[in-house]
Amino acid sequence: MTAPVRIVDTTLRDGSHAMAHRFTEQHVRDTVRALDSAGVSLVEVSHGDGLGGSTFNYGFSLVDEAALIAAAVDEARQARIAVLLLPGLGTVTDLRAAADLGAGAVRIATHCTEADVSVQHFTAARDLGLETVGFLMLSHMSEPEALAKQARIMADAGCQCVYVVDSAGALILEDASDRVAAIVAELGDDAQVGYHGHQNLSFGVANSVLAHRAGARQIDGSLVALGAGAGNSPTEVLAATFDRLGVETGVDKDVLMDAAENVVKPFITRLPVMDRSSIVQGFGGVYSSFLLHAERAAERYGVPAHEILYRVGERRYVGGQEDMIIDIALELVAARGDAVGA
Ligand SMILES: C[C@H](O)CC(=O)C(=O)O
Ligand SMILES: [Mn+2]
Repeated sequence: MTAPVRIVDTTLRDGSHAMAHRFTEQHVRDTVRALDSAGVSLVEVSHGDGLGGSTFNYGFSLVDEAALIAAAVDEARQARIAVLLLPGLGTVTDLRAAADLGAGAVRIATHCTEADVSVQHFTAARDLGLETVGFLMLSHMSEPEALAKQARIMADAGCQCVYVVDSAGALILEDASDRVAAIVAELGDDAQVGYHGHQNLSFGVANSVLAHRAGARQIDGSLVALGAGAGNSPTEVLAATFDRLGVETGVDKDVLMDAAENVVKPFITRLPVMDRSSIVQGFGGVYSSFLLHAERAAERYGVPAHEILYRVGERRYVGGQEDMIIDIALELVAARGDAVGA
């Protein structure tokens, strides 16, 4: 018998990047109500960069995330509300505050080679009685065996499900499933494995199916793909695809399609799209949430966003290096000036 899969929705967290962190309480209430009635059991709500993410470097939120988390908890009948935390940006104090608001799960995200910075946060999360998930971001930057060793650090710290996170939408087919398989082999029954895809090269859903076949039991999606870069694997498409494959999800695909069409699409300010910049991100392995930062720098300094992103990929920048995007834009301006002056 085919193993079931849990579809986890991150519209209200990864989608925050695409919305320039401008979610309102009404967006959150309407979306959580719809996801909850569709049977989605875990719904993530936070600034795109997690608790404490509302800063100059990452972008300020329109509404304090505490108000958004409280609204989500208030609307959810069966769904558990998850928050994201990047150690160093979010703190254990932030985590306690989120738990006090009623969050029932935390997803702790580190760069794929830095799982050790999450240990203290997993310990605190377990002490608070939270469901725990680990995110190994920019997973394409590590080979499967190295990634599995990082997953082991998270699992030993109390993480119940370690995710292969394709932050750049760079993984293609076996790139994704080999990473999942390596972690499944490493963790055995100690923790589950999850998969979080981005659509920059259009592989979000296909990779998710292969990830499930390789043993992943939790798969992320966003309604209308609302997420960083070209967006995430659309939740409604994941539900329909797994249904067609005969894989039990416990969610109602028709309610999700309705939610995508009638709840989320009307408030989206910028539909996720596989345009030149986001394809460059997938091709070059660039963190998806850099897209809006690059577009802003492009506008401000009059240089193409895709050229900025090409250089970000060459330099292998990781999350937290958003400010370096400005440096690249300035270099491009200078190079253009040199060419004009030559
Ligand atoms: C903080 C990032 O947006 C987490 C994530 O969704 C990813 O790396 O992808
Ligand atoms: Mn993401």
